[in-house]
Amino acid sequence: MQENKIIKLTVRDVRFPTSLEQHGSDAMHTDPDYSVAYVVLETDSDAALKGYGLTFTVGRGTEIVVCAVKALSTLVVGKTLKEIVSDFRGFYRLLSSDGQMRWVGPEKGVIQLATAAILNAVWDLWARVEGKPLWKLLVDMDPAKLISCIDFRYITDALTEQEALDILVKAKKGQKSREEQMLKEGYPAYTTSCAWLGYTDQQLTQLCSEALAQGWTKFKVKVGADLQDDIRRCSLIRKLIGPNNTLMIDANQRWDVNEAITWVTKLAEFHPLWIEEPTCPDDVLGHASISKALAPLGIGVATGEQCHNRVMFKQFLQAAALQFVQIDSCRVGSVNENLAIILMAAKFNVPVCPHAGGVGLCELVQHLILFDYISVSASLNNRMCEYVDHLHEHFESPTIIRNAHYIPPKDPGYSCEMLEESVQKHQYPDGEVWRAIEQQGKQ
Ligand SMILES: C[C@H](O)[C@@H](O)[C@@H](O)[C@H](O)C(=O)O
Ligand SMILES: [Mg+2]
Repeated sequence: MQENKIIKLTVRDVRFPTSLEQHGSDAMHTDPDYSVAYVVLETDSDAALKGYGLTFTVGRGTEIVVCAVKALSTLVVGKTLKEIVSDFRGFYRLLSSDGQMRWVGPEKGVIQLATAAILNAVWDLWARVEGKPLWKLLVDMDPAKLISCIDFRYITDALTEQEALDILVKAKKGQKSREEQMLKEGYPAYTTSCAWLGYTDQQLTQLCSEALAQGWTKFKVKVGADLQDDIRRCSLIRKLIGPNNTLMIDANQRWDVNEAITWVTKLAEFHPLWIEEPTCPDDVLGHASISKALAPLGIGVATGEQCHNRVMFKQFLQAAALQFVQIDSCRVGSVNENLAIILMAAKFNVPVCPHAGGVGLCELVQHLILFDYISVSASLNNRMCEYVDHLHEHFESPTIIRNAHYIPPKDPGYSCEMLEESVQKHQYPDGEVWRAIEQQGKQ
């Protein structure tokens, strides 16, 4: 491998005014403007190779993530890709455990989002150098090498390196045929695009009917602000999709623990498969109580989009506090930490159903769930990946959905390179889209 020295890191604040039409709205995030801190790593390679990475935010505050990326950039610029990937665990630690910067974390909040953006760009660069889409780089990688990318600190009481290795080695059986199956059929997806909280019943009906016609069979509805509204909306969507299609509900952390149990019990007649983020994302024992109370109703608990590191996931799994693990490609420490979470989920036999949507999350996480199926879980039982139909047109290699399945990406990299024109137009606050919005506000 060429050395590929990283000689420059740039990071930009890119925002899309999705709140104008209530796309992405939920019981806690009523006006999200889907945004990213967008990182580009430049190298000294002959081919002028670059690595692209991002982390997702919902508008205000993205400038803080940009600042954190700049603070971490000193740890990356000057390193070669070769030295990073020859000791990826060490590099992960360098970033996540810097003796001074860890004080503003550790491994949580803004600094963790910034870590994700940078490491996503490093993984993108690595996959490009190897000429493979990221999922294929992972699937083809020797299990021992994969394990060497993971920081096992704080999780060995739940999963040892040896156990992780055993899981990967065992799943080698049948890998080839699962890869072929994915290339042919794709990975099953569900849609959240029909029922954002701010959408009217009329919009919900129209979007849901269109989705059914396109072959979607699994639907997620936002709940949690008003019980009567939730009953009306869930009843409407259940009627539209019929008894055999799958319904999930998502409260985005709106309730206290007992309130969650009472509220969801009142929605049980609509047979949701799961309630997502019923309460505070840090409340492991609260989620365990909710899981226990709802189990007799056949409703599981799903969480993860704001679960900030592997240690949180470890506790959720140990406490049987979740029945669906929602990994997120931009919340935790990139592929390195998601590998740890995927392997812990396999050990505890809990299905991984990734969180996606936003801007870029579908593009990224599809790689991880393909790896999970082909190289770890070997199962599609109770598993599906979220899909949201917004903003894909801003990417060089947008997701491909066929018959409600993610079709494996073929382009080398991690699919997060954005169109330069889109980045420039949406850069905050100076891009033309934001200047026009500011002008309208002044009129
Ligand atoms: C603010 C965002 O759109 C969230 O509502 C979204 O990530 C959501 O929780 C989801 O599960 O897709
Ligand atoms: Mg959610």
